[in-house]
Amino acid sequence: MTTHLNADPLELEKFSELAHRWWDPESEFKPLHDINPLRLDWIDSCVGLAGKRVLDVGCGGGILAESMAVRGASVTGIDLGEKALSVARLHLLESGQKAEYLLQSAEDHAAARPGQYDVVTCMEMLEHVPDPASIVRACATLVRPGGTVFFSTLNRNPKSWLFAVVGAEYVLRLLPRGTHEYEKMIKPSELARDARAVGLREAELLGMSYNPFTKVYSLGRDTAVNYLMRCVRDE
Ligand SMILES: C[S@@+](CC[C@H](N)C(=O)[O-])C[C@H]1O[C@@H](n2cnc3c(N)ncnc32)[C@H](O)[C@@H]1O
Repeated sequence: MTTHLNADPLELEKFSELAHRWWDPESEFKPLHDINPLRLDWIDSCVGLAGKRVLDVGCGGGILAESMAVRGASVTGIDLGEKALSVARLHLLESGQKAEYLLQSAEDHAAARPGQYDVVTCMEMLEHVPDPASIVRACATLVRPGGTVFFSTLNRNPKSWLFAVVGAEYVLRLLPRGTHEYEKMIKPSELARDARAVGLREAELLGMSYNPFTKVYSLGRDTAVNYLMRCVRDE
């Protein structure tokens, strides 16, 4: 067990309070529902999910985890939010899908199951933890040599603050106020550096943009606000 838990209780509380609405596509989790098909198709096209052992770190209510199970992956999801995990487990009853959901930190899971996954996903989570580099290290430990780790998070610059905080939380009200804090946002160069330090090579960097007029998300080259990074673990 880790002696010092790499988690911010206030961050966990934010998601816990809303957990019962996790699967409501019109709730505070609408952005996660809207982006899920995009990230799922991208991940699937990169690794071919069917038959893969996949870990979703910070899985919350299981939107991505369950969708990867639908694609034929054998999925484990971990999170430190008990309520979100209960919601994720309940949703399996409704959908008839199979996934394993555990209340465990990434660091403890890495000690328990090193190298046991073909694919690790860690989406929209690093910007909510005190020590993201420690999560990146745990992901590197959990994936097998040659396996793939996917991260997504929020860039840190004036544009991302304007779009992700002012725009999304105050103007468009896509997210509750206080969802994101500027200091916790992570530049792609910082994530790539943390990844390299633990044997993960950056293989692809993609941007994700939201068009407020069409209300449509798309993947592309603009990494200024939201971005996704694919990393491959050294053999
Ligand atoms: C924005 S949600 C993203 C959920 C999911 N990854 C997705 O993209 O659909 C952030 C999640 O990170 C979890 N989280 C925050 N801090 C964490 C920590 N230190 N360890 C594990 N999970 C954490 C929260 O409980 C919440 O479920």
